Amino acid sequence: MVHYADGKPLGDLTLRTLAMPSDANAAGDIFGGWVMAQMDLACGIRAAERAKGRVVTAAVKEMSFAKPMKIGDTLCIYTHVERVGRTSMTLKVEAWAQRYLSDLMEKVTHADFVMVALDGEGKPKPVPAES
Ligand SMILES: CC(=O)SCCNC(=O)CCNC(=O)[C@H](O)C(C)(C)COP(=O)(O)OP(=O)(O)OC[C@H]1O[C@@H](n2cnc3c(N)ncnc32)[C@H](O)[C@@H]1OP(=O)(O)O
Repeated sequence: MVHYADGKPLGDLTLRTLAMPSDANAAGDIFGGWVMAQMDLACGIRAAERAKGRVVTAAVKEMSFAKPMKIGDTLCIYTHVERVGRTSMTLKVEAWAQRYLSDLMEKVTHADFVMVALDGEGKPKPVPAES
């Protein structure tokens, strides 16, 4: 049973992975770019499911790094589809760290991602109605 230090995560758990030494700087802090890449992957999964097809990242907005992520922490990415436009989807994304060998979960990063549904030629296409 995990203990959430910063309220409860928003959305669904979409991706979990382990922060390894190769993802860190010399001080043992995980690179922000690595966390962003995992958030992008999670958005790709969630948005493709919603769009029932290929998607691309159009924009990343208001990303804040609140707490450091350390080697050995488990990164847990939660996504929530906040808005569906014509061809775009806006996702609220939260990155939480389950601290190394503990049940403590802390929110480390959050951002809004805009994902766009694409057709086979890479052009924006309408997001289908939710089934
Ligand atoms: C550079 C890189 O490699 S980044 C890595 C991954 N990302 C990419 O490669 C994306 C590169 N960009 C693109 O392919 C294009 O700009 C696209 C597909 C995102 C958008 O194509 P456009 O021809 O500009 O399409 P269009 O103007 O119709 O916009 C499509 C939708 O995206 C939204 N959108 C596009 N850019 C943004 C933005 N910067 N912020 C918010 N929404 C945006 C539009 O509002 C529109 O939404 P809607 O249909 O729900 O109203």
